[in-house]
Amino acid sequence: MAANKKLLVLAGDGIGPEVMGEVKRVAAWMGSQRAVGFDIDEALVGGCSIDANGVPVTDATMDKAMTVDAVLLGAVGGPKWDGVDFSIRPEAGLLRLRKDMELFANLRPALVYPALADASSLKREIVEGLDILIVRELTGGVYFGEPRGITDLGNGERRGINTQVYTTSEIRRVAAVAFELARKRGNRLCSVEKMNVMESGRLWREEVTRLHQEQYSDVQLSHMLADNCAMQLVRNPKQFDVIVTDNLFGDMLSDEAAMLTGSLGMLPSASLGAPDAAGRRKALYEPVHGSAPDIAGQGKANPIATLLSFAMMLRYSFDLGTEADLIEGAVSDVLDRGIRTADIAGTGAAQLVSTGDMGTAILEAMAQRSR
Ligand SMILES: NC(=O)c1ccc[n+]([C@@H]2O[C@H](COP(=O)([O-])OP(=O)(O)OC[C@H]3O[C@@H](n4cnc5c(N)ncnc54)[C@H](O)[C@@H]3O)[C@@H](O)[C@H]2O)c1
Ligand SMILES: CC(C)[C@H](C(=O)O)[C@@H](O)C(=O)O
Ligand SMILES: [Mg+2]
Repeated sequence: MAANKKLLVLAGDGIGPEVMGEVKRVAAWMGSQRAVGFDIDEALVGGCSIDANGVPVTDATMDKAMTVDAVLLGAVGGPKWDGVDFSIRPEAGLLRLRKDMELFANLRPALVYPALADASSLKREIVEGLDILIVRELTGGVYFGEPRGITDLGNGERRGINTQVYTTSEIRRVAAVAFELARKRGNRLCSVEKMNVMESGRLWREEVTRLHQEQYSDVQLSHMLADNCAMQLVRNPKQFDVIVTDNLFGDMLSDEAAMLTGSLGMLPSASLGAPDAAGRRKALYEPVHGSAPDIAGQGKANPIATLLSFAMMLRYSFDLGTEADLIEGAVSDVLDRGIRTADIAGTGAAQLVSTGDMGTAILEAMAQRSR
């Protein structure tokens, strides 16, 4: 039997521990029923780490994240920590993980499950059959650019500064990931920036175009300004296959894409680094949603985004496509039966369930499928 995979679970704040609880059940099931074993270590990130350690992620947790086979994260943040110093806010823990692990490519697939075509706030015909992938640059841009900060101008005014910065290599490495993924899907890539306003957007378009000519001319490449892309995503989202964009535009466009699928509670993500000499990538898997303070502690959270993130881990970090298919298929079965958490209740809900009951229904469907 293969050695157990080493995972670091960082459940975080708010609904993070609730949705991660369902992932732990699925991981245990995989060990007992499919001989895919996991050694799970757990640590704190975000507000809970601030409470316990005074920082949103400790050096010891960072060391663990650097050495495991994959990291799973729930969500960080919440109003309880609104008053902490900006440098140690909960979100800074997640940003440090992404930056120090060099997870530059964030894959955010938005897929409309057939049973949920009516759960979207858009019309069925607009979203039915949708299957797009947003590749978001994750370690650069305005999230990390220098200079940054708030300065006192001394005349009663203050100035807040963030800097949008991209280099050639940062653009090319994430674009290469997107081109490769497009080749495995519909072979179409749309690169999104604002080259009409920003020099960094101009460089982005030039570098993506150059890389296309050099190495990926078989892929159909198009370019779009980010504001237009936001509009096109709700006008006609099925025109897209793979979208590649920067850190901030990717953050916003992926929340928008989530609503095409019915709920933010449906969107998983994989954050990947470059492969090492042995072909292994550092990786962190997390739902696109946050800690949802408005529903935390009530058993209302949809665990599907986090379970699908676990499925992405099986596929991308461990090449366990069959096991990933099993989870994704079970999610589809459960939705077909009309089992819904409140966020995806829509019009087709036959049974409104809690976080835990959704997990149980998915586990049962996995068991049925593997019989
Ligand atoms: N990756 C992360 O850890 C992450 C991502 C986004 C936001 N955040 C943080 O989360 C906190 C809250 O942010 P927000 O309210 O803007 O965004 P959010 O994603 O937490 O919630 C937005 C809305 O979506 C709903 N929602 C989100 N996930 C859901 C789920 N699984 N099931 C059902 N409904 C769900 C919430 O109830 C809320 O109404 C902030 O501190 C923010 O920084 C963290
Ligand atoms: C919590 C926050 C730092 C994060 C981001 O902006 O990247 C979140 O919104 C996301 O989409 O993962
Ligand atoms: Mg976001």
